[in-house]
Amino acid sequence: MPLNDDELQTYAEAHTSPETDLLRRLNRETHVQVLAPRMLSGQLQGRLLSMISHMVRPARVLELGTFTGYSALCLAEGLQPGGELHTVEQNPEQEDRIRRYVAAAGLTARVHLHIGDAAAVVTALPGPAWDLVFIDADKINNAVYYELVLPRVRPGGFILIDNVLWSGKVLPSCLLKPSDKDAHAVRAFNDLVQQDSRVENVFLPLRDGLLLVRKR
Ligand SMILES: C[S@@+](CC[C@H](N)C(=O)[O-])C[C@H]1O[C@@H](n2cnc3c(N)ncnc32)[C@H](O)[C@@H]1O
Repeated sequence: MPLNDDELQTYAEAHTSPETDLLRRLNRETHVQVLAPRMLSGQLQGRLLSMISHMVRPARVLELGTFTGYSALCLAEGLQPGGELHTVEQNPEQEDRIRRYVAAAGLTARVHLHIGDAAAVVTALPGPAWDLVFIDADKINNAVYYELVLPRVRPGGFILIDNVLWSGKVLPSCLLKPSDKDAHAVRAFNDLVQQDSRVENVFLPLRDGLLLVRKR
């Protein structure tokens, strides 16, 4: 019997822990009030980010691309006592909403929001190595962020990269127009990681594709 993608997604969500009330509220508010709400990770990927964070028990998490703060709150769930998460968003229109939800989660002292360009902020951020990094900003710069961040990830630490399927456009059967620069960049980035002897990687075809990378 052929699998129906929508039915599969619904079944997976129905057998995954529900969002907290706060995350459900943020998810709903984002869908009602914000442009392009499908950028938000959502229940299934959000619970996976939380699960990974609980497995890693990070002291230092970095996120590039906060949007409305949904994935930041999920990644913060597994922080060690005293641990902190830094998240970077270039769109100042999101600042108030992010800060409001971080406060509602009781995380103001541990989640640090930086409004600015991801590459500039990461370059300027001091501090010890990252345990866990989530790259989810402008996809055309995935390789730039990866190369900036990898030297500052601790050996054995993790980088997660979102949207590596790019709606299936990375697949060899998909003929890309030369003008589809994002799709070409995501394809090239996936190939770069696959050939990178500094890391181990697993490509999860979950949602729009999540690439898990472990620094050797
Ligand atoms: C896919 S959304 C992030 C979704 C969020 N991580 C989540 O899962 O709910 C990408 C975000 O990256 C931000 N962004 C794009 N380019 C950026 C840059 N150069 N520096 C920082 N943020 C950027 C966008 O404004 C957008 O809010």
